[in-house]
Amino acid sequence: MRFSSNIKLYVLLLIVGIFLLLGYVYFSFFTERLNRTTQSGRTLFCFSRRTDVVAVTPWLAPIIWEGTYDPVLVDNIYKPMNLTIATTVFAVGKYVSFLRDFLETAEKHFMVGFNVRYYVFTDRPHDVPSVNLTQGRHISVIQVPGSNRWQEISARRMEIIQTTIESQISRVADYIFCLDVDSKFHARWGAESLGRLVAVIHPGYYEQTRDHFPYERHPASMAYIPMDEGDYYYGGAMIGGFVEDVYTLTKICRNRFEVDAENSIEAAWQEESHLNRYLLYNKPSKVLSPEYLWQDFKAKTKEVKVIRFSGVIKNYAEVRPNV
Ligand SMILES: CC(=O)N[C@H]1[C@@H](OP(=O)(O)OP(=O)(O)OC[C@H]2O[C@@H](n3ccc(=O)[nH]c3=O)[C@H](O)[C@@H]2O)O[C@H](CO)[C@H](O)[C@@H]1O
Ligand SMILES: [Mn+2]
Repeated sequence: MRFSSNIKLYVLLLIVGIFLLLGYVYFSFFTERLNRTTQSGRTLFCFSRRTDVVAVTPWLAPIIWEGTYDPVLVDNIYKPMNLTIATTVFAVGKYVSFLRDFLETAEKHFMVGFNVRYYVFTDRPHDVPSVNLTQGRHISVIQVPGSNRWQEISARRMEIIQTTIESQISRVADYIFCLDVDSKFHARWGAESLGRLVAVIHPGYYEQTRDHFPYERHPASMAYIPMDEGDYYYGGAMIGGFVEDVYTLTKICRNRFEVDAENSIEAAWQEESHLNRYLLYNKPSKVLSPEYLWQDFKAKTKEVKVIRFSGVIKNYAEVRPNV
């Protein structure tokens, strides 16, 4: 009797031991995998692997530079969400000729693996090239009026984006990016760029102090920024974020632009000036480094390890309706 109850006890202990061992093996395997996917080899004392650039704004929004994020981890977070990204691009007048390169390079590098809906606004719908799109990506061509002033074409983008968000984009997309067409993608532009309100630092001014920024300096303009204010000079060639937040931005910038126009004022850099004024008082939640908006005529600097999106060199007199 006593002998067999001892055996039972040993067997029980053995079983418990085996379970503990299996549990230990499983747990260490699992944490090992977790470590690999998060690369949590980083310590709390080294947030960014870059020490040559500032990777956070004074209001604690990340500034996205190569080497400050893990693209695999970012994709693992955002890809399962099945997001749709609206992308607006204007190709009015001769700018239609930039569309093919823009779209073909976007297919290679821009939000690859996500649902992307391009909205092409043009006065020449028949000249929109047919480009092979990968699965989950669509183009809508929307006709807009032409103009004989490039300033008006560029500035009216705010109004047209606002009304198109209202009429269609808000129903289908989670995020939106509004981009200049005279540009090409050269490297990954992925989910690291997603955020509530996203702006890009203009490549011409990221090394300058605020007194050199070409903000609108006339107090009479609705885009006015005093000399002692301003965080960064943001490029007008990219606005992004949640559809709702970009909607508010375009609505307010459009209204302010129209108030200026009624007073016969055109801000120094049209809608870019109004954008900068808006972002001064409505801080972006994420800021993209000039990797996300370069210019082909500009030599690469040592901080810029990867050029992701860059404006092509263009003959202004050739492509614009006025000079
Ligand atoms: C790098 C950057 O930040 N670029 C900005 C800059 O100059 P850019 O010299 O880059 O301006 P731009 O000539 O590319 O015009 C802006 C955009 O408007 C559209 N477009 C313009 C003219 C035309 O005849 N047809 C047409 O479709 C097109 O999508 C173009 O990409 O200053 C502009 C000020 O107004 C805008 O803020 C641009 O975004
Ligand atoms: Mn441009």
